[in-house]
Amino acid sequence: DLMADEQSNLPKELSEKYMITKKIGVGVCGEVKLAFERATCKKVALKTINKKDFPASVGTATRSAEREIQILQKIDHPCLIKTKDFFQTDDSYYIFLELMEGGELFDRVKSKQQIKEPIAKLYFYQMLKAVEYLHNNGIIHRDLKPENVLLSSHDDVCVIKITDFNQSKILEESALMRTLCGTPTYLAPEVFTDAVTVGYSRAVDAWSLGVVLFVCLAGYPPFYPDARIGLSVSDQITQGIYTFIPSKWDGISDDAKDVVKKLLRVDPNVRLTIEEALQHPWLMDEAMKETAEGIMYPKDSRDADGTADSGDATVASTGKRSREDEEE
Ligand SMILES: Cc1n[nH]c(N)c1-c1cccs1
Repeated sequence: DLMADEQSNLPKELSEKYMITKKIGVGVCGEVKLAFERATCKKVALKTINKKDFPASVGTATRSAEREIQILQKIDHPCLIKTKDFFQTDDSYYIFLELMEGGELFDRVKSKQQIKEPIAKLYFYQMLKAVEYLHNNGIIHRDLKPENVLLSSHDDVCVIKITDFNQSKILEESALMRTLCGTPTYLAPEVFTDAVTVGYSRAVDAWSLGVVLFVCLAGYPPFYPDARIGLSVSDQITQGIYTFIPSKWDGISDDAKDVVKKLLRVDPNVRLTIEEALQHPWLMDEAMKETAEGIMYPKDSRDADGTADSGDATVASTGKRSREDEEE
C-alpha cells in the first residue's frame, strides 16, 4: 500500500476508515487510487484533488471541485458514479467513489479497436439514460468523453457509469426567465428573438455522445488533426465535416449511422435531443433494453412486482425540466 509518509499525510479519520493502495488511474483533477474500507473490506476508488496543483486558478479549482462534490452527492442513477464518502484538508479533497473494475471506456475502445455494434448500443443506451436523468434534474455534464465513462467489469455486457462532473453546470432560474414573466411594455424586441435560442446548452451533451458513439463503433474519432483534411479540428467541428471510412463502417447498420449523423448536427436547434435519441429506431431494440434494465437494476434491488429500483426516480420532485430552465 501507500508509502508510510503518504499514509501519514491523510486525515486521521480517513486512514482509520480506509486503507489506500495502488494508483488505478488519473482523473482530470488528480489521481485515482484503489482503497479498501477496513470495516467491510469493500473496494472503493479514492479520487484526490490537490488544491495546490492549480496555483493560478486555485479559486476556480476549488469552486469546480466544490460544484462537482455538490452535484455528486445529489444524484442517484445506476449509470452515474456515486460518491461513497468525502473528506477534505486545507490542501486536498478526498472523494471516495464506486469502484469500476472495468476501468475507462477509452481503454476498452483502444484495446478492441472497434466495439461490436450490439455492445456499443448497450453502452450508448445506458449513457442516454444517465444523461436523460441529468437533464431532467437540470444538470448539464459538458465534458462527456470515453475517459469519463467507466465500465463495471471486463465483460462486454456490463454496467457503464459516467463520472467527472467538475465541468457540469446546474441550471438555475435565469434573469431572462424572470424578465419574460413580467409585462413587456418597455421590453426591446431582441430580448424575445434572442430568447428563442436560449436554453439549448444541454444540446452540447447530445453532440458529445454522438462523438463517443462514433468512436465506439468506428475506433477512430470523427474530428481529428490530419493535414490531408486541410482544416483545423475546430473548423471540422464548426462545419460538421467528418468521414465514415468504408473499411471501418461497412459492417455497421444504417440505423447506427443515422443516430450519429443526427447527433452531429452543427445547429443545436435541430440536433437530436437525448429524448429523441432514445426514440430512434436503432434504440428500439427490446432485447438490448431488457439486458440493460437487468444489469442496471439487478433483481436483488427490485420490488416484489419486479419494478425498477428508486434509482431511476428524479432527485428533484419537479420531474422533467423544460428548456426554459436555463441560465442566460
Ligand atoms: C472513479 C473510478 N472508479 N473506478 C475507477 N476505475 C475510477 C477511475 C476514474 C478515473 C481513472 S480510474
